Amino acid sequence: MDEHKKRILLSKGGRGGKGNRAKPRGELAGTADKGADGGKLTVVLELKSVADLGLVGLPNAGKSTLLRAISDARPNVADYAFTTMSPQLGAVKLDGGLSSVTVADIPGLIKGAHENRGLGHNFLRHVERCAAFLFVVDLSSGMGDRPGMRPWEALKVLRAELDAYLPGLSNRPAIVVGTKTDVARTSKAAEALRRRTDLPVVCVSANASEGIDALLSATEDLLERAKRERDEGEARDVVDVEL
Ligand SMILES: Nc1nc2c(ncn2[C@@H]2O[C@H](COP(=O)(O)OP(=O)(O)OP(=O)(O)O)[C@@H](O)[C@H]2O)c(=O)[nH]1
Ligand SMILES: [Mg+2]
Repeated sequence: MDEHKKRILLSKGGRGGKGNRAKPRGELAGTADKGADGGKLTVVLELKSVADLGLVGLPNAGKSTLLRAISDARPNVADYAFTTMSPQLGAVKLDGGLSSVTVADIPGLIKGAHENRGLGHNFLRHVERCAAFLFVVDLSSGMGDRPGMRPWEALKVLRAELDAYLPGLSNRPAIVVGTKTDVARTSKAAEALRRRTDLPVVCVSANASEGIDALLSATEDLLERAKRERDEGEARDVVDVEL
């Protein structure tokens, strides 16, 4: 069900019975035919949020803080993994306020999420519905003697998990957002990250409000690219059908 007010028949009712009025004259009243039983079915409906953009990152990468900085949404932020337990949606204004897109803050993913580790499938099924991604990586993680995975290693894990869940999923239009540029020595990490990926990289500090405008403008380009790719895909489908 992907449209408002869409109706789908899941189980058919049984053939209707015949009442007195359908009986030939002379037959006794009260001998109505019973109808047939209707179909029986147990259905589990699962809601997948639909967003233009998904924030995909390891726990603690700064996704919720970023969503707070770019939208009116107020997801919780805390210094521990899995603060966000269910997807949060925010409306982000683009084009100087002329258009608005929906961004989903998705629970942090860890290695093995496709096998349902961490919050696993719980979050991956929401990712599936996003037209484009912001891969959110913590620039302060794993650098020098800091604990955690380095940003480009995190990016690799994120992409691998998406593809293990649904092959090709990580090839959707995306940009990488390096977070926490206010932390000391993150510019080195940003440089190294840029060298190690072909995706566009934008570095921000949600806390210090740095790089947010550049991120919004890169996001506009990203969504345009996603739309173009989708239109081209649809045009290709039509050609395939005509052939
Ligand atoms: N210094 C600094 N810290 C930040 C920044 N953005 C986020 N943080 C901190 O990083 C921690 C995690 O932030 P969250 O926004 O909750 O991270 P998340 O990716 O949503 O985490 P999960 O919901 O657990 O997946 C919090 O302690 C934030 O205050 C930033 O720009 N600069
Ligand atoms: Mg969060």
